[in-house]
Amino acid sequence: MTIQRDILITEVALRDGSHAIAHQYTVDQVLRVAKALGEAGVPYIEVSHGDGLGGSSLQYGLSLTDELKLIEAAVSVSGDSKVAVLVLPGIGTIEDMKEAIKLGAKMARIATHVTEADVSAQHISKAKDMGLETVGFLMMSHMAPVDKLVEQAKLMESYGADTVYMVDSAGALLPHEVRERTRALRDHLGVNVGFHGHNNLSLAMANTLAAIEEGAVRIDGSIRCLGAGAGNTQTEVLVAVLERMGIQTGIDLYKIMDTAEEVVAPILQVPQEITRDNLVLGYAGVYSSFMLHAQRAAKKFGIDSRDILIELGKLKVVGGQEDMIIDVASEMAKARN
Ligand SMILES: C[C@H](O)CC(=O)C(=O)O
Ligand SMILES: [Mn+2]
Repeated sequence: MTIQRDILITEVALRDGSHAIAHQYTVDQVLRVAKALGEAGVPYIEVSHGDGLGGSSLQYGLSLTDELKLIEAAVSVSGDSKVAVLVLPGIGTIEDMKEAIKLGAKMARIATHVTEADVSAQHISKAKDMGLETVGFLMMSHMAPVDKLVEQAKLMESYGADTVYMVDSAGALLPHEVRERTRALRDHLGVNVGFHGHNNLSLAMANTLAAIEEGAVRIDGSIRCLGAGAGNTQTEVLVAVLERMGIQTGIDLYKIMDTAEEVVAPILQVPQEITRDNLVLGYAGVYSSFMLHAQRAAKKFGIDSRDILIELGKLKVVGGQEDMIIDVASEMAKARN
């Protein structure tokens, strides 16, 4: 029987959620989550270090478990769901993708800063050549005007991406901005448009619905909001909302709710809420995965983590510049003394 899916959801808790738990996933946790997501009928499950393949490092945070073991575990239990991996050129290599393919990964999402799509050319075309479904993932999309976003998305399309995502990494976009951007992408691209939000300003659901209304057909969610910062659009809530709207995701509502409550909630180190730090991420337009780094720096230098985040926002620091967080905190501490 073919399952009707008007919107294809990619569940990102086993990748984006890695940021929220300091990359401490165990094989056992991944087995339980991926099995339950597969049984609920989630079409795509992303598994990698939070910063994508090869991300485990002092700079980005060391993983407790080798991500290849996590990918293998997820593939072994996820049934008809496809396992996806995230790859940031410069961190994840073509060799890393080959290893993931050997283990059964079926989709690669190639992520760059919103103005740097050109660095994704090789990864996107190789991923396609190797038979992967391929997504271009334009991070920190709030930092580029609409025409720049479209230009960069078209580059990813020209390299062979099947879908291009607008990624609101900071959870900073407002619904009318998501609407305008999605419409422009829809008007100028021949491939699918996707949206990945973060809930730092409590707008992930509103933004997701705006994106869908303007034609996005690929949406990311994190179950129980297990993603960086305040998490992403909450998958089980999204399934319920879309069902109310008559939009089919092919995901079983009761099963996804049970997975959230019984399998994912026990993994959370702290509740995934809009804390004051998460709120500041969205307000200042800072990469959500900087949260734990900023909190550690705040503790080390005895300053308010919000001040560090606001300064990072002013400096327009982007993914890959995690070492700047310590520099900023240390400069602030010096200036104070
Ligand atoms: C590497 C980032 O965590 C990717 C992502 O999920 C985002 O930019 O948001
Ligand atoms: Mn994210």
